Amino acid sequence: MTDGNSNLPLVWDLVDRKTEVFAELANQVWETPETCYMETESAAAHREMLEAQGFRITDAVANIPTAVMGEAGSGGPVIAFLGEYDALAGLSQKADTVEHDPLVAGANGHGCGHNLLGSASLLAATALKDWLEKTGTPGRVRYYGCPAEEGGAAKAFMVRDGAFSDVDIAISWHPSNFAGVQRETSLANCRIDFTFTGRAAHAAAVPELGRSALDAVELMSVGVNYMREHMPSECRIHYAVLDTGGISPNVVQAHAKVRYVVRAPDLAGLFALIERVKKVAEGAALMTETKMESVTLAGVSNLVVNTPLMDTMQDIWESMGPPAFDAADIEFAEKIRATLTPEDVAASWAQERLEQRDIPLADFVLPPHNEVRQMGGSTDVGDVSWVVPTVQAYGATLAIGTQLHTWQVVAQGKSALAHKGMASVAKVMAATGLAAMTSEQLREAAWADLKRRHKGQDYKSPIPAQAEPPIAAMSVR
Ligand SMILES: Nc1ccc(C(=O)N[C@@H](CCC(=O)O)C(=O)O)cc1
Repeated sequence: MTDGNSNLPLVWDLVDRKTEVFAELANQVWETPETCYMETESAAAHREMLEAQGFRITDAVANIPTAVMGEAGSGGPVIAFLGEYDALAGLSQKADTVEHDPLVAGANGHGCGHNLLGSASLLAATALKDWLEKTGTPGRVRYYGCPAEEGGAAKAFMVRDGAFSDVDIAISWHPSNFAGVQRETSLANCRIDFTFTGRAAHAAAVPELGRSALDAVELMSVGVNYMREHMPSECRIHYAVLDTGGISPNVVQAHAKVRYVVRAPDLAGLFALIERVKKVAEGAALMTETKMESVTLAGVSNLVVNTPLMDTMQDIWESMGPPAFDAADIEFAEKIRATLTPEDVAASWAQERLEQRDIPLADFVLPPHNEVRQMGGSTDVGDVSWVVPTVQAYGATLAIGTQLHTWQVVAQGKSALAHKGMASVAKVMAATGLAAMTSEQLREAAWADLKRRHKGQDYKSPIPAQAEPPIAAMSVR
């Protein structure tokens, strides 16, 4: 299956040679945590690295200022590595610490490990590029620096713009507790802003003249919360109030805005659920005599997994083994584990249907399984996976039990254990890319698998045709 087998030590050595510089890149991005479409410095750091490594640059992919693409090589198949570098709001935390201690109170932090994600993908792309050059093999390697994975759906906009239209195979990964192949599908979702407009009035003198937009937001969430009982259990709905209408209780709130994320296992289920949420919003407007406007900002599709690519990546992981953590890594991971609850730790093992063991760091590669499981989250890699056969690894960069979007992820983001996990997953991705580059049979099998999983359905973007990347909307604080 892995035709490039004899080449594996060579491409792994090419990763080893550059691991240090890419660990520095990951640290640099950790130090400038930027959220959704605001990743100016992080994208610039990736662009600089692409240039330094000799890639040809395309700036502002799909007209997104913080999306950057680098290509190297000529002719042959196109193998794409997908990277991310966006952070999360409110998760600032000092590095290598074992208690909650923000670096800057209230500031952003890399709570999903995307500082490592982008860097390892770019390292894998660089190693495969170096291998092409060394061996004089025709083929093109691309690195897509993709912003705004956390809710901005940048890859869905990039897909809509045709950025992946000539790609043969796409490869990515995500930081995790374990080392292995991602075999789960993810939830499709849409982000929708509901704006209510009422009428201001003196809340004591003439309350009967006021119509409260804030009431509408509250009634909408009451309605949605009742609806939860009557929706498929895999679906998710959550919301954040962006505008409460002001700080004066004695002024009837004339404007209010709430952002909803609606999720479902597939697009058909998603759109059906969205219609119901919109009816609840209309009902809230009717009850409060306010006006309601809804705008869909972004959306992502469910992931389509790919059996031939997952099998290839599994073989590579098994021939390589888990990252070689040392005593110091284990000691730090033990201290992180002491900050977690027993439920945190149990959840990580249960997610992988594994019997819990008393180890702080993964010392094995996740075994393969054939059922398609549902993961709780979403990712815009989903949209790429509908149009290009896509495979993703899990890299062991976190103490077992660490849950994403927590300070513990940020605390481990610059650690030696994270850098070891990142280097090992870069090797797996580079080797998977090499296998795809050198085996037409694998590429054909991967495309056949994608067509089979489509079941005759063509890809339909979850983003409304007229929507632009929600750069301004996402900078709302
Ligand atoms: N392998 C993973 C990929 C994505 C995520 C994740 O947390 N994604 C965000 C993305 C949100 C979005 O795409 O709208 C989420 O689900 O809230 C978690 C693990």
